Amino acid sequence: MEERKVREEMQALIDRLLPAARAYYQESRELMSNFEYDSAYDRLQKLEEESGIVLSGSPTQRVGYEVVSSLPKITHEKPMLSLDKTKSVDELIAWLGAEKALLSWKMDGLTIVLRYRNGELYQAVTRGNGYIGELVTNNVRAFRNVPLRIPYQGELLLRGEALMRYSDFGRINRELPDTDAKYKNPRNLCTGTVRQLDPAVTAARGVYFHAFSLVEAEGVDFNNSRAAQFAWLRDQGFEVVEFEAVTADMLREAVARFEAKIPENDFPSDGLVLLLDDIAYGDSLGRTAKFPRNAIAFKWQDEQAETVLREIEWSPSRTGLINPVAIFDPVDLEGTEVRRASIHNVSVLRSLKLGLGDHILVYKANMIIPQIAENLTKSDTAEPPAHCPVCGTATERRKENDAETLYCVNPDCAIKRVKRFALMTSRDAFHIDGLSETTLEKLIQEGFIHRYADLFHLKRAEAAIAAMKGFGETSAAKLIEAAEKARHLPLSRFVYGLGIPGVGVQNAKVLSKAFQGDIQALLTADVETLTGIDGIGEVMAADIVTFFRDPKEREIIDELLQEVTLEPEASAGAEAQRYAGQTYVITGSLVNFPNRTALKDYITARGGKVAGEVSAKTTALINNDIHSTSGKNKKAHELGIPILSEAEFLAAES
Ligand SMILES: NC(=O)c1ccc[n+]([C@@H]2O[C@H](COP(=O)([O-])OP(=O)(O)OC[C@H]3O[C@@H](n4cnc5c(N)ncnc54)[C@H](O)[C@@H]3O)[C@@H](O)[C@H]2O)c1
Ligand SMILES: [Zn+2]
Repeated sequence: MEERKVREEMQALIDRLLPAARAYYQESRELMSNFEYDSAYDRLQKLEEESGIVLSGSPTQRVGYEVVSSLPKITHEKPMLSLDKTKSVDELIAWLGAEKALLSWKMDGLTIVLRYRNGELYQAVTRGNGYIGELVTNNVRAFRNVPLRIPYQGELLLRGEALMRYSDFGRINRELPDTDAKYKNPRNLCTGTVRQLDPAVTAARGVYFHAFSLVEAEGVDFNNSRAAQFAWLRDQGFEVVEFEAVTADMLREAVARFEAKIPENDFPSDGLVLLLDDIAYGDSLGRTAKFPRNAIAFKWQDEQAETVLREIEWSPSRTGLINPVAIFDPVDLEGTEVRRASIHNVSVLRSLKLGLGDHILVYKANMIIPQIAENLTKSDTAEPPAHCPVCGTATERRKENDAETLYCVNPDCAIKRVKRFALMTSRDAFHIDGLSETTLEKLIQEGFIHRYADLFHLKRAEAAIAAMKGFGETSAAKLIEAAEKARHLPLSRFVYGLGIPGVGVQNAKVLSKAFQGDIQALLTADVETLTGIDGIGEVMAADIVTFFRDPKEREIIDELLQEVTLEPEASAGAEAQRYAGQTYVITGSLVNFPNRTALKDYITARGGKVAGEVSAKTTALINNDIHSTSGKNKKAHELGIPILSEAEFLAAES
């Protein structure tokens, strides 16, 4: 190629890579997929090698990006470099030669360096641009597994990856529904969590630290072995990245063993790292501008498959954001059948020039998340829908962080009312077990539920529900049976389920009693009548009247009354005191209650208490994941406190 052409192509690649790198490192956002980024990067590197020219500002010459947060900046004593990488096991074997090495997960979070002094955690700094990082000591103190005190009293410097687990990521995304536009993956959420200013938020979300490199520990003899360093770090109380000692002859099998574990891993990784065990020899190799020479990263050769794009599904989420998902002819990738991949947003749809019938190449990023690598036929005919697929309102295009996105702006769109649906189906209201917020969201997205009364028309969605993740024919049938049962309920539960501002379980009971179960009398009551009831103040009375006079609410109520029969209130008594004198702790995600607050209300409404931490006074810990290694589970085991799944907890009733 002619030199001018080469320069032009290199400049074009740099112009694409730089904004993406800045967004990725400074703001933890992705403007393009890692696949796209890495392909462009590799192309640039190849052109640089062939031509001997490196243009100023080339991303191949820098590590990360300067940080722009309000956190204090710290200069690293030793630069924190990136890693050279390969996708070929043969290259890995050749690189290792006759040396011994440690093969470990390349963890996909946020790299942090920790300094201990006098046996105490003294300072924690992010990698930043490799030379200057951000001070995050207070947040790191709130990590789940970082020792705050260690036996060793000298100066210790070590590096590791701050990580968020997939299970916690899922839980947090469920509990913070408004963040689905922000947090795309655990790495993203982890970076956001460690770089925000409130350690309480860090503590609540659950961040783990996995050590992968000991930089300095004055006066300790490690016998010139990285493995000995790792063992020593474990003795000091650190969680060290999982690793295997390897030599060239067994490397291929070791890589395969790691690979086989990926589907069960609860933490994100984006490859493996091979680190020479011989410390002195490794150090003697020195470094390039960007990489140390004593280690190399291995990235999975993502298996690709060609298929045909059949449909683009536009699924609105609770924030109103409507994201495109590609549905294609099923292909086998890494041993599983794949038929959908997120297209992320309108900009990505356009850059791929997608259209139905196009031949596309798909792969699983880091062997887990299906992605479109390339569109081979580029018909460029797909258009974002002009109307919300859930409610039919005209959609709106927005420009967010350089990407074009699509929104439903109708505040009454069913998808934005997931929480209200969940309240309505909760145990103190209509009591339809099996409808978590996630399930409701799915049913709304798939068009089975538009209006509240549709909760009683689930029969027509039975096959679809049975096919949903975590369901099956039996659970689907149970759910529909529960919905049928819910047709008979007392006025108090009906009123609570409507979600009138300020009207909780108790107030709903007060209202039902005052109006003797007569819904029509309640609907037409004025403020004066309502304030005349013991326990109903002026503000609540006004809220109730406003609610019942809203024609939209009246329509909802009328539709529901077509489906249900109001019955006399169940007598209080035993039920009201079911959990008297008992204290529960709740952790993890729930199935039968929309969220933990709802379960807490359920217990307290029946005379029990809910505490934040497990103690000797705890009756039981409620956690659906009995194998969880959370602090609460450990504590419960130590104290001999029973751990109950939601189902076991509820089974005590009926
Ligand atoms: N999508 C985008 O727009 C975009 C933009 C920029 C970068 N990227 C991605 O980022 C990658 C480059 O990022 P990078 O330079 O920050 O990191 P890297 O991929 O070069 O990884 C090297 C780092 O991994 C960490 N690490 C994790 N586990 C380790 C272990 N067990 N042992 C040793 N080190 C371990 C260390 O901090 C090390 O410095 C690219 O390959 C690309 O996929 C994507
Ligand atoms: Zn809508």
